[in-house]
Amino acid sequence: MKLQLALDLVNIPEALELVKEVEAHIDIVEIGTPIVINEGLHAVKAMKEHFPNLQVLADLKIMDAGGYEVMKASEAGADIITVLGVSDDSTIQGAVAEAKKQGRQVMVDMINVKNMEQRAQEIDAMGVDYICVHSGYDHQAAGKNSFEELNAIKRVVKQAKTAIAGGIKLDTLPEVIQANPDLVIVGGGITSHTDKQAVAAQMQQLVQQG
Ligand SMILES: O=C(CO)[C@H](O)[C@H](O)COP(=O)(O)O
Repeated sequence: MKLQLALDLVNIPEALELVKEVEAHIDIVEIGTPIVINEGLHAVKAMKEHFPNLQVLADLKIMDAGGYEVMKASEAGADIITVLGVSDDSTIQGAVAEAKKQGRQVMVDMINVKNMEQRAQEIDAMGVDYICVHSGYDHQAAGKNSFEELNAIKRVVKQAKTAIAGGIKLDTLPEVIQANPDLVIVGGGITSHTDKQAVAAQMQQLVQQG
C-alpha cells in the first residue's frame, strides 16, 4: 500500500517547500486541480524537476480530449494523470492509449459516478492503471466519505490498482487501511498540521503495515 500527498491550496514555491518536509514519507505527490488552474502545468514541471525520485500525479480531472491532455501533462513530466470516470468511454480510452505511448499511467477518479460497481468494471476493462473513489470537498462538506465505495470497487476490479481520496485523516486512516486499497491519498490530513513531517511519518508507518 502506498501514500500520496495531495497539494491543493498552495502555489508553486509553497508546494515545493511542503514536499521538502515530507518527501521521505510519501510515494507520490499530487499537483491538485486548484494548483493546475492557478499555475498551469508549470507546477507539475517544477515538482518533477525538484523531486525526480517521487512520482508526480497531475490531477487534471480530464473530461474530454483525453489523448491530447495526457500528452500535455506527460510533456510537463507527470507520471500519472487523472481522468473522470463519468467521462465518455472514448475519452478514457484516448487517455489510456496516449499514456501507454508516453510511458505514463492513468488514474480514473470516480467522483460523482452513480453506478459504482458497473462503471468500475467497465473502466477496469479499458486498461487504466488506478481506479480511485473520491469524496470531493463539496461531498465532504455534506459529511460524505468513500469508504463504502472502496469496498464496492474492490469487489469487481480485477486489473487496476484501487485508490481512495477525500478527507482522510490520521484517525480515519485505520478504517481505510482495513479495506486494503493499493493507494491512500491524503491532502488536508497532512497539510493542515503544523508538524507535517510527524503526521506524514505516522501515516506512512500505518500504510506500510497495511
Ligand atoms: O482532489 C481533491 C479535491 O477535489 C483533493 O486533492 C482530494 O480530495 C484529497 O484532498 P483531501 O484529503 O484534503 O480531501
